[in-house]
Amino acid sequence: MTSRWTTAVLDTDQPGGWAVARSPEGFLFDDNGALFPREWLKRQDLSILAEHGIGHLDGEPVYLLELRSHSDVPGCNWKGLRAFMLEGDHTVYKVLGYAAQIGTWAREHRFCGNCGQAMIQVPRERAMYCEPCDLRSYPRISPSMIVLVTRGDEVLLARSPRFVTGVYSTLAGFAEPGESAEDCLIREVREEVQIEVKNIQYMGSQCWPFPHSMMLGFHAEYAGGEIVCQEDEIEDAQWFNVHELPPLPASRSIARYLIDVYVARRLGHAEPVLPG
Ligand SMILES: NC(=O)C1=CN([C@@H]2O[C@H](COP(=O)(O)OP(=O)(O)OC[C@H]3O[C@@H](n4cnc5c(N)ncnc54)[C@H](O)[C@@H]3O)[C@@H](O)[C@H]2O)C=CC1
Ligand SMILES: [Mg+2]
Ligand SMILES: [Zn+2]
Repeated sequence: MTSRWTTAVLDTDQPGGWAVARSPEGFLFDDNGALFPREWLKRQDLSILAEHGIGHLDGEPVYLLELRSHSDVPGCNWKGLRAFMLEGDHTVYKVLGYAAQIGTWAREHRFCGNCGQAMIQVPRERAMYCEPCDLRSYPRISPSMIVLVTRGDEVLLARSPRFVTGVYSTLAGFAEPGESAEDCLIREVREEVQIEVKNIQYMGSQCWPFPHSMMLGFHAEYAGGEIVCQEDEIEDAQWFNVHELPPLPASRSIARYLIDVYVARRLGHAEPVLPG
């Protein structure tokens, strides 16, 4: 099956195509969704910071208008990326997730981190460039480990104070310089719940554009310790039986996938597929 959406670096001097508009309030949308005819969108009263050609959707070029601030466009509203993930068409969410990462990165790399001068967008390459330093900055991706710790029919799930009331999820955390994926996973589980793990098994990965994580998902077995929650980060953590699970994270997240796969295996059900 060919993908409906492919990323590309497009020349912004070419006319036509679709465009999405992103402001600090989220993406612009109307009854037809978040993709607008580009020429129409550029005629609206928008405060454009930068334009990026980001790829092809069903063969049509797609551009991002990154805005300084939101403005009123008749018949339209603004909505955050998370809402598109939860409600929208998965392909459109992927377009917007990519647009958000490119917009954030380009906005935060307008000046050289080495000499402080203005950087320029490199034609035909996804990079910002400082000529005096001959320095290129590429989009940033932050590797994060996410793990379901298991003990037979039980799984270890935790709550962060930021979660929706009642929801429990898998443990996660960012890799630090010097760490392997496994080192990071072991450290994060120790820091967050003081549990030791063994038999770490890689399960799959997911781009998580909030704002630029690359989630690497694992299962790991309990090897020892009693749950002690990390102050401020973990509000509660418990062993839950696969027959009595609490409210879980959104179905498109890799957190949910890691839980659903394990439960399916224990119960002998068909395994779910990780959304791309
Ligand atoms: N797709 C999914 O199913 C899930 C994704 N996640 C994501 O995993 C990531 C890590 O999860 P949490 O530990 O809960 O996140 P977090 O936001 O609580 O991060 C913990 C701490 O790490 C530090 N930090 C923030 N950004 C960093 C970076 N780029 N590199 C290194 N350190 C950084 C900060 O001190 C922050 O307080 C987050 O992006 C979160 O959104 C978390 C759970 C489920
Ligand atoms: Mg964490
Ligand atoms: Zn420089």
